Amino acid sequence: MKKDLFLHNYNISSQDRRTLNKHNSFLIWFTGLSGSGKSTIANAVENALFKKGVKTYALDGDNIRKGINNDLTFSPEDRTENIRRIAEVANLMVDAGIVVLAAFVSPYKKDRENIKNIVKDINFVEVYVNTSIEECERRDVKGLYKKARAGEIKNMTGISAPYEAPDNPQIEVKTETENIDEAVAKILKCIEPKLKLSK
Ligand SMILES: Nc1ncnc2c1ncn2[C@@H]1O[C@H](COP(=O)(O)OS(=O)(=O)O)[C@@H](OP(=O)(O)O)[C@H]1O
Ligand SMILES: Nc1ncnc2c1ncn2[C@@H]1O[C@H](COP(=O)(O)OP(=O)(O)O)[C@@H](O)[C@H]1O
Repeated sequence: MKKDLFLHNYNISSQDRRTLNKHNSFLIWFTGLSGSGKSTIANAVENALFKKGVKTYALDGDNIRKGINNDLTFSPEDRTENIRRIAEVANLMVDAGIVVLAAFVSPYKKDRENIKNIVKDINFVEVYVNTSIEECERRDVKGLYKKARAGEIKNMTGISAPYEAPDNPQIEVKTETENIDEAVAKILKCIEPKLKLSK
């Protein structure tokens, strides 16, 4: 559909806001099964960045689905729309000069590819939180796997809906062999150079 849209040019650029904040802005995207450790690790990374004076914001599955995306289910189509909207929101925040941490199951490769189109490759860091379905089910933080096994939840990722693991993530964390501190250190090491403003 053709729309009559006219973008107004504002004087303050994304680069101006980054300069004011004294750091670059980008999106750190955590993908993995429910219970894999996305929120725990994103939270710990945000704490570490906040202590360094970095302006951050965390977007998380349950919060977003209670608000802006409360009309969406877990069907494949709705998951695609969920990720698209989150990527658009994250893109605005990156433009605002913020380091955004997003923790979503995001099980489809094509949807994660689309995030890169929205925020641009250079602003996107993919973190694969790799935890086996057996371990996630053992943790069962929210009791969802038990419900899925009992047939009370449909389309449960890893049980009755697919999870397509990334082929080439910038960062992979294996939570069954790496503890939270090790995961945070690995992520910080990768993103620290990205925080520096380009001259
Ligand atoms: N069917 C099904 N499959 C997966 N997850 C489910 C499901 N039903 C509810 N939940 C809860 O919703 C959280 C995942 O939401 P997301 O927005 O991250 O999902 S997705 O990216 O659109 O696939 C997920 O949060 P996390 O456990 O933090 O991953 C669950 O708490
Ligand atoms: N190395 C680890 N990294 C992250 N979480 C871990 C690790 N080891 C155990 N856990 C536990 O696994 C659970 C992960 O839950 P959560 O962060 O909510 O996952 P998700 O956001 O992917 O659904 C937490 O209870 C956390 O304490």
